[in-house]
Amino acid sequence: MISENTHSSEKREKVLSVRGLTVGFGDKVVLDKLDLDIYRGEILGFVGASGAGKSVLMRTALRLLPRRAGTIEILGADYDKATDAERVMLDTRLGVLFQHGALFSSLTVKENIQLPMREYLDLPQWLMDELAFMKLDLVGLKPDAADKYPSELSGGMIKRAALARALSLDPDLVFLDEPTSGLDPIGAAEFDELIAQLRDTLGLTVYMVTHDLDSLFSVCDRIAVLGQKRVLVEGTLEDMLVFDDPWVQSYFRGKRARSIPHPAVVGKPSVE
Ligand SMILES: Nc1ncnc2c1ncn2[C@@H]1O[C@H](COP(=O)(O)OP(=O)(O)OP(=O)(O)O)[C@@H](O)[C@H]1O
Repeated sequence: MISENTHSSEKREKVLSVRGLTVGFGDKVVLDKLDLDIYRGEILGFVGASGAGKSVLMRTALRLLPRRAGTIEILGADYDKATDAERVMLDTRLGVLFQHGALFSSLTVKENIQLPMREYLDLPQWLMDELAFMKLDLVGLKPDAADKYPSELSGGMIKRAALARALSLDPDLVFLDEPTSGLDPIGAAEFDELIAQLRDTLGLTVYMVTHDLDSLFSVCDRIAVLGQKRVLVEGTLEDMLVFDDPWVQSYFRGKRARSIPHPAVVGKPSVE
């Protein structure tokens, strides 16, 4: 649901703030002086044409890709000015669910969830076990999933296990890269519901790259569109519907969008 307080976002705490971000590979510039803010407790849906650079932005924010210019602030702290110890702390504030789950196939679900704990914390095994079971419960998996290997899980269970791993260190912000891709419509709707529940109960902030209009319409508080190497437009679904750009218009007012009974879209003239 588009939240009512979206327009008062200026007063809210920025969990992630990106300014003037430029990223490229060889001669190709993928992102050019991009600005983006994500506010505490919101679910931001990030869309854009295939190859526009949505994953590149996510990976750069996670420091998995180098940038040519620009600043990235996590919880008000600039990565470039942080000490090594502060950077480690900032890294623990971010969780990520990669597109296909990216669980380690040779590790059980429990071991996958405990990986970040082993890397960043110094906890006894019994406590890591308790925490892993708590995370499983949080994402709606039964305790018996703990000792299963990824190959023994359904697609929906893999997404949930990967989400449990993303939540391993109780992050402030989770990046979800196309979390509902490959799920059937019921599984996708249940996953969306889970994300909204986690936002409500944990106060989680979510950056969700998605092509799934159902997700955008049902759980995202705000939408940002990546185009022309920057954030072309951001705001509510209503803002998207009136934004004068052919890609944005055909995406949000095309046939597929109109098949979803959202009050903002129903009754709008088609662009086709
Ligand atoms: N490591 C890399 N080396 C070279 N080029 C890359 C690298 N990663 C991404 N690119 C290029 O950057 C561009 C943006 O890719 P990205 O994966 O971010 O697109 P996307 O918007 O996430 O697309 P999709 O919706 O299809 O997943 C593409 O042209 C891609 O080929």
